[in-house]
Amino acid sequence: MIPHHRVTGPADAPVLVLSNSLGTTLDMWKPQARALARRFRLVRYDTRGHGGSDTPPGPYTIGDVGRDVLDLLDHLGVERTHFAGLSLGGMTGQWLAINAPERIEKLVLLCTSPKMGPAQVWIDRAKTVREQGTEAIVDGTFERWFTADYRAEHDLSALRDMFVGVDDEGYARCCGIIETMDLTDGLPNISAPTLVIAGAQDPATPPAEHAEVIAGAIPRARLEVLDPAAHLASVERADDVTRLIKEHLG
Ligand SMILES: O=C(O)CC1=CCC(=O)O1
Repeated sequence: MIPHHRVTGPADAPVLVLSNSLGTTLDMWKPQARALARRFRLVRYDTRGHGGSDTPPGPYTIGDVGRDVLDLLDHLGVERTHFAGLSLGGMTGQWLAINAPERIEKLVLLCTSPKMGPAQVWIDRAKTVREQGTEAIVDGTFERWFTADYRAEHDLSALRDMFVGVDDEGYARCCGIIETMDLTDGLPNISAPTLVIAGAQDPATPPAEHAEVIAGAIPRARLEVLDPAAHLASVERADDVTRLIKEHLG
């Protein structure tokens, strides 16, 4: 499936694909987009079930969303790309680097995990969203996405609209990806130079349990922990994330 996407930046620049997190769209990369499109052919896309992409019948696996990226690269005529993804986007990045290493140049994995259990959390969350919509979980989600100080000082209404605007069934089917996913054994096979970025106060993927495991298992990985930052570090620490991505990709 070719996901809905937006391409900006010079046609002859190196390609960088950005992959969104659960409950967001390609617009989550707005804080980075302008600066990165000065140096890269920037490809932002909506993971299936989100934004302008279709919500095909489920269940989905991490391989399904990974193969959507390969379809997109084929569609755009891109043989090899840099890839940065946050949370579910970073899971997609891990799958790609393990299963299609010839397509991935350098990797940036933000606030993500190779295995984000327990499975029951995802089963329960999908059920809640199917029955009551994303509106029912937006407050709890924002407590994981942003530190209390950041929430107190910033207007998050546009991000809230983005979250509640995501297709309920699309969100629920993507919870199913995380429920069954375990990429741990593949991490030592990732050959792409990898930057792992974490938020020190991220309650969804605490660095000690996730980012440190990823950075420890991927041979050419480096870890940066942003403090303060929670799960959506690309928003809370927008300029630092842009800078780190640019430095890593060269
Ligand atoms: O919303 C959360 O719980 C955090 C999260 C998990 C996967 C993802 O993309 O975001």
